Amino acid sequence: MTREKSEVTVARGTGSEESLAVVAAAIVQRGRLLVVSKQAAPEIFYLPGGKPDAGEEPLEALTRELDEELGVHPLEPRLLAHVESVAALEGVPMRLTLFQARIEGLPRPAAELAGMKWISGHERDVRLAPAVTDHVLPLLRQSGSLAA
Ligand SMILES: Nc1nc2c([nH]c(=O)n2[C@H]2C[C@H](O)[C@@H](COP(=O)(O)OP(=O)(O)OP(=O)(O)O)O2)c(=O)[nH]1
Repeated sequence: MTREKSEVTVARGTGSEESLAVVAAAIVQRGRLLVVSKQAAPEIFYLPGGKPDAGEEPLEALTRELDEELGVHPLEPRLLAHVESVAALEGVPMRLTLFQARIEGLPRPAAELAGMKWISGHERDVRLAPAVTDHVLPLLRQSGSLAA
């Protein structure tokens, strides 16, 4: 969404470094994880979500982003992890608040999205954000959520 840079929420990491706050949802159906790419970088796929607006709670931000990007509503969202990684687009340190959720409705990509895929994580031709490869997929595999 469009907003001034100054409104983007910046979280304090464990060190002195500031990191970009991002909230996202791991949505798994039939062993496959939903990933999207933005028009800004159509070849990089990651979880639906985004940066909270100023004063927005993580779950509030997630609900707004899922509606804006896919026209869906999260059901029974639960906090899965806080992940420290590098933001795929900005290339700066990022703190990802990761929820797992089911969704109500069929996801329909909005104009800001370039692509949407359901992946097992084994695809060789899909470029994923580092946070997804290094943290999200291992967490989901550990819990047996993804297809082998
Ligand atoms: N939503 C999301 N963003 C991620 C993930 N992994 C990852 O590196 N990022 C990065 C990509 C971007 O650098 C940043 C989030 O940007 P975004 O473009 O999704 O956020 P937004 O919808 O609020 O975008 P905007 O207002 O800046 O247009 O975090 C992920 O799994 N989900």
